[in-house]
Amino acid sequence: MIKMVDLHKSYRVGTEEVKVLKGIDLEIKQGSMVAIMGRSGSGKSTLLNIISGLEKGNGRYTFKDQNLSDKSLNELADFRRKHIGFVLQNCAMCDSKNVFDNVALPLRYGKYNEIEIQNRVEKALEAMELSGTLHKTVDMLSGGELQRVAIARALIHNPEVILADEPTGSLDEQTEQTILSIFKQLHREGKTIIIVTHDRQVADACEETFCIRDGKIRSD
Ligand SMILES: Nc1ncnc2c1ncn2[C@@H]1O[C@H](COP(=O)(O)OP(=O)(O)OP(=O)(O)O)[C@@H](O)[C@H]1O
Repeated sequence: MIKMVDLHKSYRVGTEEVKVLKGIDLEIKQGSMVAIMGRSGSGKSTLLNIISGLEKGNGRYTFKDQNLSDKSLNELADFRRKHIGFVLQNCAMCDSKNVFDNVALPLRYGKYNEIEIQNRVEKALEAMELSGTLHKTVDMLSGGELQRVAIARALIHNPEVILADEPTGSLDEQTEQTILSIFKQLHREGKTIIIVTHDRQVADACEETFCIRDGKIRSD
């Protein structure tokens, strides 16, 4: 489903070019659940951003035989809205808005009417056992609740692929297990799940682990 061949990514910092990804070869099958590991600064988030189309790399990137390498960032934004759900490290929630509005956000960029939005958001929150939080502002939620809101929001437009950047990073053991079991359930339902993690237990719950070392993928 996702295939990268000899993918490179550099950043310019002042006059210096910093090479982060130095020839990534990666294949992720549809419906699989995989982990991406690597030391801090090794390029995990960068890789996730390229998979989602938030950033562009140099090299070949295909998604279901669609060549994304030549697409503009605008075209990649369309691709992302259609196919990708992103669960971000810091949840990227708007603190002053309530749970409903945060989860509804991706739908407000689409062609959904208010009734459709309401139905979808209520269903998504119910699936995450969050119906009681609908009108709470997100700054009132626990870490685990917040992460489930982030997952509900990532799922709201029914994407095929879920990308999660350190989804259990700041959670206690029991909450981590709850979040992991949600990802496993989504995987059983056929979603492709890609999780960036430092946590061996999270990686062990996945079918395959890819490690980034020296800018390349090493299968674990
Ligand atoms: N927009 C940018 N401009 C310049 N350098 C960047 C940019 N984004 C990332 N980098 C650099 O690229 C390298 C890889 O960053 P990235 O966030 O992908 O690492 P990571 O493996 O996800 O790290 P962590 O585990 O600490 O989150 C780092 O050295 C970072 O400073």
